[in-house]
Amino acid sequence: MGTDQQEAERPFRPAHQEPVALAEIAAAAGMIVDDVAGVAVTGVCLDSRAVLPGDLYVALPGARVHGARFSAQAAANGAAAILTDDAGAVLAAEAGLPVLRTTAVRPVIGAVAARVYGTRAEAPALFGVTGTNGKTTTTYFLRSLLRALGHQTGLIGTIEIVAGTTPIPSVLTTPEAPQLHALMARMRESGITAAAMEVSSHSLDFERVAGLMYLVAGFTNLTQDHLDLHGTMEDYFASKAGLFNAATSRHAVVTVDDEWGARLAAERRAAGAPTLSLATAGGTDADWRVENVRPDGLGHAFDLHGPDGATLRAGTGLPGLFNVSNAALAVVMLAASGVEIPTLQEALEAGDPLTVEVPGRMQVIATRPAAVVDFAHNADALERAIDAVRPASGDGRVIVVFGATGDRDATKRPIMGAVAARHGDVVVVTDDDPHGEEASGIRAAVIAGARDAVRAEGLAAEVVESAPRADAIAEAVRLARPQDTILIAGRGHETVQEIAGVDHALDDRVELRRALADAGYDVLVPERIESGTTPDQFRGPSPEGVKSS
Ligand SMILES: CC(=O)N[C@H]1[C@@H](OP(=O)(O)OP(=O)(O)OC[C@H]2O[C@@H](n3ccc(=O)[nH]c3=O)[C@H](O)[C@@H]2O)O[C@H](CO)[C@@H](O)[C@@H]1O[C@H](C)C(=O)N[C@@H](C)C(=O)N[C@H](CCC(=O)O)C(=O)O
Ligand SMILES: Nc1ncnc2c1ncn2[C@@H]1O[C@H](COP(=O)(O)OP(=O)(O)OP(=O)(O)O)[C@@H](O)[C@H]1O
Repeated sequence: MGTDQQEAERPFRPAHQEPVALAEIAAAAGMIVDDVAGVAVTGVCLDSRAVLPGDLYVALPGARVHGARFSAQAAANGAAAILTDDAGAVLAAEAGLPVLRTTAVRPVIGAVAARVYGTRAEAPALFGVTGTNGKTTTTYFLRSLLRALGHQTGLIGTIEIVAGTTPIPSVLTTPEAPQLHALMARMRESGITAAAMEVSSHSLDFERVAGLMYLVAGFTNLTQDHLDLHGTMEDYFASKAGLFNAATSRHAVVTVDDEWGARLAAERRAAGAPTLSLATAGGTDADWRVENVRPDGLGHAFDLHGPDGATLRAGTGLPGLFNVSNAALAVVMLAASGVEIPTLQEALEAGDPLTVEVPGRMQVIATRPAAVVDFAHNADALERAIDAVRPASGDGRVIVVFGATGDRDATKRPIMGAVAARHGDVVVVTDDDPHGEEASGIRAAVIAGARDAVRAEGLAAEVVESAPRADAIAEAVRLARPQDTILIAGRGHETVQEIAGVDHALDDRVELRRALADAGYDVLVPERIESGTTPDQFRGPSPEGVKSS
């Protein structure tokens, strides 16, 4: 019987794996080793707790601790050998396993994992999406389009990983290199021919995607986020640009609605790499342009005009003009991969592939009052999300509930407060994931930004503080009139809230449904089961007041 971490690691692994000689691995990653004759490995793992028998345990010098300190545990779990740096080799000695040594561990993990899992063959075809906002949504659009084109598909991202029949819940947006390469092997084994994948800036900085080759890389946009890790927008841009090296992606589609996209497209072109630019917000100087955007149901229909007179008609039922941008990016990425335009048009017309449920992204919970859960958790996304749900006519107000994350980029807190006050009518400031920080201090910074904007700009928004989050959601429902819209922003699909190191069950969709039902409003019953509950449980304590639709 393995440990919980070992059980969690299994879904990432291929079912069949030939042993690979340690000497070959060392050669593939340019490492010199003394005596590893006869030693072979069948997997790669960088968490001692998740090591499976036969693995190469990669002992990384971490931000908190050197992984080599856990060598004995890796050995106890059946590791066949250890890969580490000079400092790690000293610590690993007590485990009595063969050691591969290198000066810097992260840069070689991709090549090592690719060698072990045999993932150089570029199967499945990989579509990688990066940018501040829109990665998850664009990958769901891509997956749906790929299916419409007849592919068996895989998915890797913030919400879930699908590499076979059973989805694996995600821990990271982009897993570490050993898991990524194991997933590629597993996908290949399962007959998956194409996969859509989110590529976070963290993963590019930490070289998690090393050793993969993307058929097409896509860029959504770049706005302020994650400056706690990247320091400046310039550094943040440099991280994202890592996906667009000729050595990482064969083709690229770059949305050039912001200055960063325009710069990225120009730099990639200057390097001589195949690049298509995409303008989705009125720009005319791009290879592909979105034109004639028109409301269609909750979403929009639009046309795409490309090189040599190519034209495509498309549409998405997801609210928000930003979803037109995401949908257009997915379509043009398929065109860049070599799909013929008539074939693409046929797929776009078969079963509305760009109208897919993306958990926690513009997810409609009720219609009167309109109630929407969205993942917007930075200023740009929050502004767009509020505007996307604002009723086109009438006196309906937007009541927005959100907070800011603790232990992360603190500079965005007042900015998010100001944006909410500018675009919303009632701003309910609450908690997101406070992590290790005092929650009231985070709320105070958001509220200060909102109130400063109200004062300085003469705004009419009402700013309210309410915590914990479930109470804030109930407060928004209490304040809402039937013609209003409630937007619960920031946590989307998430089902736990971390406060001072303790995870508390919390799902905005469940809380919102419950509060609406308690107030006697109708709610929509989800297609997907959230938080391990059943549709009946979603109806909250007053099921008689609820009807499904
Ligand atoms: C900031 C960051 O990315 N940190 C990553 C880093 O952690 P670290 O350097 O602190 O690791 P550490 O705790 O010092 O441990 C050192 C090593 O010992 C190992 N270890 C540790 C304990 C033990 O018992 N056994 C063991 O083997 C660890 O696996 C690690 O390899 O190395 C770890 C494993 O290699 C990663 O899991 C960890 O990601 C953490 C979990 C994380 O939260 N990362 C986030 C910030 C992230 O990557 N997010 C992006 C998306 C961001 C977004 O767009 O919103 C993502 O792609 O998910
Ligand atoms: N193209 C876009 N431009 C701006 N905002 C967007 C765009 N697409 C989605 N959003 C907003 O950003 C939120 C997150 O969307 P999504 O999950 O698709 O992006 P993401 O890049 O995967 O985000 P994260 O990396 O934070 O998980 C959505 O809930 C929506 O509010």
